[in-house]
Amino acid sequence: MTSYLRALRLVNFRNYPDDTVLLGPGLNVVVGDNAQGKTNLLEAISFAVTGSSTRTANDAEVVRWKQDFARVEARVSFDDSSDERKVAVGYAPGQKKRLTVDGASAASLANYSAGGAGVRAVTFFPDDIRIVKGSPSDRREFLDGLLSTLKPSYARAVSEYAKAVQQRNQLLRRIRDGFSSERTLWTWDRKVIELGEEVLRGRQAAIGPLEHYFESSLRALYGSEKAAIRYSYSATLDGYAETLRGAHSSDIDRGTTSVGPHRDDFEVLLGGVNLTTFGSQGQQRLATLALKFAARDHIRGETGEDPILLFDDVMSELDERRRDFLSGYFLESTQAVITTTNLEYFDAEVLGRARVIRISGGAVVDTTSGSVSARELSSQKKA
Ligand SMILES: Nc1ncnc2c1ncn2[C@@H]1O[C@H](COP(=O)(O)OP(=O)(O)OP(=O)(O)O)[C@@H](O)[C@H]1O
Repeated sequence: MTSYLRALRLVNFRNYPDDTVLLGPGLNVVVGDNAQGKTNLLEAISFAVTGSSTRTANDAEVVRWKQDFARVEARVSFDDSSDERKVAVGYAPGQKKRLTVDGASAASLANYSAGGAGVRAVTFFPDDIRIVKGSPSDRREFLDGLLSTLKPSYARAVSEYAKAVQQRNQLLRRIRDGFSSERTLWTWDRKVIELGEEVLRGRQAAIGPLEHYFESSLRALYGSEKAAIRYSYSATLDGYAETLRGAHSSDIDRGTTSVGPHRDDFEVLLGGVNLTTFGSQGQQRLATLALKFAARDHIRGETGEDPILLFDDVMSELDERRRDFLSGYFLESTQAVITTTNLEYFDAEVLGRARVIRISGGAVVDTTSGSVSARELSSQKKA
């Protein structure tokens, strides 16, 4: 089954008062000058599909200034049927977010974002380079986000685990300061181990396939040098309980839990070199893209369904060869929505097969598909 978004309505979402955009299968190019709302449009698509913003943990930020609610509605089309699914996400500050599928409330946010909306998404925003360049928590967030989109129970385990570790840390500090006895730690150890093992099992199962997909994606994007990702455990699944218990006294001294999946990381390597420390900006960007493509392949491998791709300003820092490669990649995908300030990053032939969505004055002004866009490009080039 393949699904994609056919239409999106944005009401009071960021700069959009009430706009509708029609999308097609394959490549959709959103073009407009700076600060017109291209990124906001991608964020709205992701909000409609996952129920959350990719840019902020504070939902109130997506509400149009001076308004009291935001709402996005999307129509999801399925290749193998003429049926459509209507999904909607509404948010008013101070109230519970409303997620509906064909008018019925979704069971939970975790269920909705793990395919409940009928479609999954892989996003790329320029800031995602931090997955390669940034701290271990950025890399863990990437892994956990991917695995959560596959399995709502994984999303719950990650969030419960984080809470359990926090509570264990509070207890460690109470023990250190003489307010509790070390015996009380066993209860929290049990909880932390049970949840931590679930997280570790999920990551352990995913890392092999991800590495395989990452290697072939980076080879296609970059060249023949051997690429790899290498997960580093603070404790392996087998030795987890023992290592956590073995760290009791040092954990009490420091007042923090030193062992478990919240301390793990993975290295991103190219030709044996760690790209976090030694990669050029270009290599880090390409490796980030390769991780996103690997995420797409992994979702496809696990679910048999192709996620849609929402890629923000992906062409601007790439050379022509890589832009051509990406154009082909997006054209062949079930659905890709790509933003740009410059249509010339795409060949006329590519634009001839794409849908072009023009944003101007902070609104969607025009959606054209096929040869019209190619004509548009040639007049733009002549001008
Ligand atoms: N909650 C909000 N209400 C109203 N406007 C907002 C809100 N949040 C952001 N904006 C505005 O939306 C505008 C468009 O932002 P967006 O990031 O989508 O631009 P863009 O087209 O992607 O630009 P660029 O090409 O520079 O990246 C910005 O000027 C911003 O101030």
